[in-house]
Amino acid sequence: MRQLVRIPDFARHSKIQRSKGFVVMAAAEESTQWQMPQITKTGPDAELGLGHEAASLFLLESLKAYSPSEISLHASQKDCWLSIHGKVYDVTGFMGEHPGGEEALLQAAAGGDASQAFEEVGHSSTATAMMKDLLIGTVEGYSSGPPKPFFGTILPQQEAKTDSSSGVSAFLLPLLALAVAVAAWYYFNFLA
Ligand code: HEM
Repeated sequence: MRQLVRIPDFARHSKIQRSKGFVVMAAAEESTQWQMPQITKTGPDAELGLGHEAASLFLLESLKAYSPSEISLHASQKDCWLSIHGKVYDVTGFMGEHPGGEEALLQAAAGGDASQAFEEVGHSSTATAMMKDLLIGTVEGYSSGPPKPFFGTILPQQEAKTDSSSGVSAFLLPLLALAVAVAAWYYFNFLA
């Protein structure tokens, strides 16, 4: 069974270095049974054993976060960055090798977020695998998934709850009024 590594523990037991824009991970000699992922290879394509998910999360967190405006400054042939699904890729050295040509990458860089352009081409798993070597950072403030509901929004479950509780009060109120009427009638007829 796979076990997750607690990130702070992993941080304490490992050494992270930056080299040529890549994050190089070096495993410490010290290792406890479940806390330490087995890193069989260092470098951007490090092979991780136990705790793979947490370790790669840590790897991602250790990458620098760039603001979209900072990323947009790197959109030339000599210095080209792409932001795809919240990650930043330095494709400068890859432009000459890109099967889709330099121009496609330059245009994508100039257009801001290149996620849609990248997906529309229908890149293969080979292309996705190549991206790991080009990864240099994350996009600041990027959030995937559906937008969170803002304060005050009534969720469908809450709406349903409100409806059913108002149904109960609609039944109880006349009953209460009837009880008060009976009590008043009894008081005036027998006690007053
Ligand atoms: C880091 C980012 C990227 C990598 C590593 C990459 C890699 C590749 C690779 C390996 C191929 C060959 C086909 C395949 O294996 O899918 C390819 C084709 C192509 N790519 Fe990219 N690509 C990247 C980003 C982009 C972006 C942002 C665009 C923008 C439109 C783009 C446009 C194309 C086009 C037009 C082709 C040719 C498709 C064809 O002729 O069938 N690529 N890319």
